[in-house]
Amino acid sequence: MELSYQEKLTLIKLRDLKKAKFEDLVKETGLDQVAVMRAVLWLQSKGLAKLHERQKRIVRITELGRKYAKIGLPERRALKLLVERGKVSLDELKEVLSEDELKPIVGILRREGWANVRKEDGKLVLEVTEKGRTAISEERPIDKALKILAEKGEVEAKELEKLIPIKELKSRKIGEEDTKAEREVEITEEGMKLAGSGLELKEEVSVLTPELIKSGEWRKVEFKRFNIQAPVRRVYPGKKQPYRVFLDKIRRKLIEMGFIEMTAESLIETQFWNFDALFQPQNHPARDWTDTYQLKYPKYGSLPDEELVEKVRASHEHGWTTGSRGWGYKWDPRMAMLLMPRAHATALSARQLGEGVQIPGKYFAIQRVFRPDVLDRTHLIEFNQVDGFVVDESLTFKHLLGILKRFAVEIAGAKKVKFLPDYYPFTEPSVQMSAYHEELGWVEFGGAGIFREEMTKPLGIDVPVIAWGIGIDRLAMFKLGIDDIRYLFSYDLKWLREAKLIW
Ligand SMILES: N[C@@H](Cc1ccccc1)C(=O)O
Repeated sequence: MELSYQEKLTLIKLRDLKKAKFEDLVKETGLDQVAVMRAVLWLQSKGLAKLHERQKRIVRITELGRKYAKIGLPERRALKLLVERGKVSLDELKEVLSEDELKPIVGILRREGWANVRKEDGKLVLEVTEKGRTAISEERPIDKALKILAEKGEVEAKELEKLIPIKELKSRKIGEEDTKAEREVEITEEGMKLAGSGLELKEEVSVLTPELIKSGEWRKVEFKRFNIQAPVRRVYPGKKQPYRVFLDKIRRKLIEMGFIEMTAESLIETQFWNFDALFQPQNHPARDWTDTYQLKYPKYGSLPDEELVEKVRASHEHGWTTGSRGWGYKWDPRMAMLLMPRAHATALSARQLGEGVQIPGKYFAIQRVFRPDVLDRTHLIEFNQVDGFVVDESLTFKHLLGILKRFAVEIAGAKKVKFLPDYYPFTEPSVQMSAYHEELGWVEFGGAGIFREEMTKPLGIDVPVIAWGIGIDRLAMFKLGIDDIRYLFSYDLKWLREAKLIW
């Protein structure tokens, strides 16, 4: 039979002890408790030892008990004073008793028969009795019990019950009762046989160190065996937030498709870039095509260079040189300066076009956007959009539909794509696209169109720009297998640890 070093050592000790309290066995082996318990359980499973367990009642000394053990029980202190002085007043007892101890003392002394109580000049006076005089050198059961308790701290109830009812120790608040498991280990006959046949006790090594290898010592030592099938605790190493993983994956796809990423330093935008540069008229219902938030402080940001602002103003007011009549109103720069949390990622496309682009060129942005809504399992007030555009001399509406289709297939894993006419102030024509997903059915995917000249020309672009915006959070829900959109930002540790992205 194969035994570990610990098992052998425990068995050898048991051979001498036959039967031992677990604590004693621990002491004998010099190992730690856990190691001995493990060894005993193994020995038991091999039929070499038996572990007996029983619950025993114990009494443990209290704080007060410890104090009394040191300075004496109150009645003992009172008796000492009585014997010294023959008779004492209640007031005099205060020399040796606390306020609390004073109250019940007369009752206790009388019950013990150690004192007589009289009234002298309207005051209570205690006088020592014969019994009291002899009691001073005698030990009552409670004194003995207290002594034992103070010595051991914890005593089996059975042992104390021989002296005094436990109830009494409890009511005097010097001891409290509890139960404790008592373990005893006994060697079996088979264990005796094996232990008798001489066990070779060789220390086992559980870690192979460079020293062991260098010295060649590894040849001689015995290695501890590991059970590699034993279940282990799961570890959760740090990792990216699941939704972040999803967004990074989309970013990667787009970069692989040759798109250049547009980024923004801030979530805050001027209305100029969110609306005006996109040819959305001020004070016009089109401005409300989506509700937006406003920044309270600071309220205003700054506009880009004057020349560009002038062109945007001209485009709004009368169409500038685009041939359009514009919106026909007086454009207000103050309104364009108002700050707001970005309401769509298309604001980044406008900024990029204003800064200048490669022609031909492809650009995208993954942007957190904000719109007031009622939170529920499919609506958030902040979510993410993937926006992008392609600029090229020869682009037509057909190219746009082709690119969008490829997108829906590559990014959303859609099988079919559907286009419906739509309206956006900044595109003409405009479409709304839906993608057919096997599990989700038709999913509204986003909007797209060809940017209007009234928008692109003031930004300095003279070639067609096809653009789109995709809401990707519903797709994220699907890929992450969740049915509540709020989970995308959840702190639920279990979800964060276990969420898997199915791509
Ligand atoms: N910005 C639009 C989508 C869009 C982008 C680009 C062109 C057309 C439409 C939205 O948030 O819904």
